[in-house]
Amino acid sequence: MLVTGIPSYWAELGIWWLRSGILCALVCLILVISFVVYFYVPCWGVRRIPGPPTDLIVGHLPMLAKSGPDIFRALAKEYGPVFRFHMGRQPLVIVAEAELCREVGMKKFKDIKNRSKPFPASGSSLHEKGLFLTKDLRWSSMRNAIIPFYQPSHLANLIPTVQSVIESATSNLLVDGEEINISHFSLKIAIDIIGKTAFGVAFGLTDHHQRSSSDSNDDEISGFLKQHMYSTESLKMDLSGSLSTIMGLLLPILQKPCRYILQRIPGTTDRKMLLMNRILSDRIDQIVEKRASDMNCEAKDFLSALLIARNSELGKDLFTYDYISALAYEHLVAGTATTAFTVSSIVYLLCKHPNVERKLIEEIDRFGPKTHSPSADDIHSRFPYLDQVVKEAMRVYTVSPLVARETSTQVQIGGYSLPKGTWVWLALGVLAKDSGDFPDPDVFKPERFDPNSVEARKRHPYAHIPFGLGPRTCIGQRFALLEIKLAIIHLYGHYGFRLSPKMESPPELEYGLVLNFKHGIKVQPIKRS
Ligand code: HEM
Repeated sequence: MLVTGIPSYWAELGIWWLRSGILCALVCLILVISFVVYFYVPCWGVRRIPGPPTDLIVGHLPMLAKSGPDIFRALAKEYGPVFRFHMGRQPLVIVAEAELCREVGMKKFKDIKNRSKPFPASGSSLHEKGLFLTKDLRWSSMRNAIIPFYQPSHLANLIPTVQSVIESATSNLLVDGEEINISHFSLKIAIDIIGKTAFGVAFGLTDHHQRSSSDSNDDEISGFLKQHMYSTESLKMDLSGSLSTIMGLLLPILQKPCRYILQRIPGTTDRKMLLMNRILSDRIDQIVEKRASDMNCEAKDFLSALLIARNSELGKDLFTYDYISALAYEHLVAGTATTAFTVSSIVYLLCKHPNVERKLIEEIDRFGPKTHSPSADDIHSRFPYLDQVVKEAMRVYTVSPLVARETSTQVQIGGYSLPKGTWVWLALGVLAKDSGDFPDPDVFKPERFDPNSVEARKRHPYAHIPFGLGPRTCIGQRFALLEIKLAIIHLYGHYGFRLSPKMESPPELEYGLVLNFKHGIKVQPIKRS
């Protein structure tokens, strides 16, 4: 028995090993197949669209991290006006031609009216309940209700407020010959303008006297703004954000649990973001509550307009306090870094092109004495060259190089059938550098926007769309242009600017929610006599 028992023991052990091995191999196979299916399912519907070879898991993110948004220009050249780009696991269909952008943004708007949610913003109510990310009926009802606030008649009333912030910043923060980072300077102006026009609050960043009076309000405000800056800067699009954001790009299924765990671990970026967002939300809620309790119907700021709209039958359901807070906060996110970047890019380009600066200053001087502030009509009719300079600067440095949209049903674009839920992103930055519409696209030449020039007349009407297009276009466009033009008129009425020797050339760019100069633009203001 003993003699025959040994081989049967080994045989049984062998069978057990074999079975376990097969089971392990099967589990591994299932895991590998699920993994591959999980990664390839989103790509399946758009597999026919051309694009560069994709790295598993990270997709094309390393390209974006290395080259910034310029990579889309190179890819459009290689793969054509509709191509695939993988943000980690998520494929984007990039549309990089004016006529096709018109198709997405206007002709087929009803099928592509929502935005895909960028991973960094997901999970934050403050970011999700603004106009930018709300969807369908809620979006259109909110947009219709607040659009009157951005009409020319209302904006004209805001000019004195905007002008006073710009004047205060120029007289308090600029010193003849003393180097200044104009990016920080214009961000302070933009934040103070939004403070007054959106919240009815004086942040006081451009007002020396108020800041040196060191009342407790001062610390409150700077704390609030620090949190705002932190919250915005943490929203990175490449691989440099928080761990849960990176997870959202690579393995979205694990983003929520990963964020839940990381938010409980001291020292992690996710925890810091959670705490900052919580404090920020509380502060904004306090501002909203305070304004609601001492409502002044005469006030012209955006927050008052929302609180008044809340009194209507429709407004009660639409503008609950969480949405009001998000909409007001959205102004700080959407309306500060964008305008500040544009003002500093204009100053930079004028430093590089003294002949353009001279021509612009001549136009400003022709308007009248420095103390004479332009009205909305003056800005429209008396500064045609300024208009060209602003447009050209926004073309050279497109602050939002990509605009996010998402299909809500199957739709045909550029000969490709895109299934429901496809992320379609418009590459405004690529359009702006198309040599067909803008010959010598890398040259700064404001005259190309002279409406009588051959170049302007030949151009596609949607080639230059830095504010997007169609019913979902930037709601703050008129306000932004008003602010940028008033700032440039006032600055160049009083100063000329020279680049600091410390300024790198070309300026380094970074890409967060919008484009930014990594180290800012350092200049010396020279007082004009
Ligand atoms: C230079 C300044 C600015 C630029 C270049 C800019 C650019 C843009 C772009 C490209 C979009 C997406 C449009 C689309 O999908 O077609 C957008 C949307 C938006 N912008 Fe601006 N923006 C600027 C300033 C502002 C300001 C000052 C505000 C607010 C006061 C603002 C508020 C918004 C909002 C709320 C949206 C979302 C609109 C919606 O989804 O209905 N922006 N902006």
